[in-house]
Amino acid sequence: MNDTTTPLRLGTRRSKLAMAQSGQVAEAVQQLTGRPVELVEITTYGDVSREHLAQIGGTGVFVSALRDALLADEIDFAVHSLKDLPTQQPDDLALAAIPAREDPRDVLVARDGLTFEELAASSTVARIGTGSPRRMAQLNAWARTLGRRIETVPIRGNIDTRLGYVAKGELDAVVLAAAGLTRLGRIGEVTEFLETDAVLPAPGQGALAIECAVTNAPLAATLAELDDPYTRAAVTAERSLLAALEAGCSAPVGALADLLAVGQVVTEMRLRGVVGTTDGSTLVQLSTTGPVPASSEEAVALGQLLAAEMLDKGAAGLMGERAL
Ligand SMILES: NCc1[nH]cc(CCC(=O)O)c1CC(=O)O
Repeated sequence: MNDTTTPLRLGTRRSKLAMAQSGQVAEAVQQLTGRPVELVEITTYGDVSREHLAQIGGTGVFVSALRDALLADEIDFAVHSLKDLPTQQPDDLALAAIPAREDPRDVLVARDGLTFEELAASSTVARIGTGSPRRMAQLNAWARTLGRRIETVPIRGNIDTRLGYVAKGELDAVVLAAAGLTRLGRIGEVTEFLETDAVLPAPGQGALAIECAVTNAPLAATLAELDDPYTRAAVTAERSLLAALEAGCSAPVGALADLLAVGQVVTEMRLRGVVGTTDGSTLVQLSTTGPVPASSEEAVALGQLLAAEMLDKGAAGLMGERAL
């Protein structure tokens, strides 16, 4: 497998977003190794199920088929949206690389170029499409601070489908991840980038994970060259918070770690987290800062520290509900 002509097999879901993400990573791996990279399409349960994600258990439905293919040696590596990965990493699979993350924010795509505050102020109750309890909780809380009410409408489907609800006039707006729109070349349709003071993204949002079997040490070492240590530290802290809150990917938990700098010099990492009820009536939102983690253990510790403070403030009681 160390020759330069045998293609590396990159397993990917068939969705446009997955194909775009995999295509970009394939390009980078090809540059890095000089070896051709071949895309192998894998269908996952999350792609075929019509049920709402929260009903089929949320965590990891998109990734298990890719992981099965890795372990069966049908593919050499796989690319996931990091936010779709369960927080518990299987022993037999390596997160070989976490490349530099895209814009982690959520965005609004609304009719008539409107912003969230403009929509919330409209004379009829704005209908905003999102099935994510995290987005519902924070959008409803934001509307409450304006003394307004919005209606969140559960939707799923791929990004094209979601944007279609606005284009066809069935919803006033949808909320999506900026990263997905950027990767699909549709970031120009955004009508507002939601500031993280108002809406914290999902842990790991905007980052990709490149995974291979731990037994394939040479490939893992090669892929590691695509790793961005700051992104890895940030998403490790965010996912550690999620894990310590014992919440899954369909739980109303937002988290974002970022670097604080004085001039050009990075001084600390800040981790912010939020948990809330989907109606937005109660949010627990806290922040902590510490030295930039120098190891995975330190990043995990930062997440655990914030989780403990959030649990102390009653976070556990807000995570019981499951979204629709
Ligand atoms: N839950 C589906 C999903 N998984 C990753 C992304 C976007 C890309 C990313 O966050 O890395 C999306 C779509 C969305 O939330 O708008």
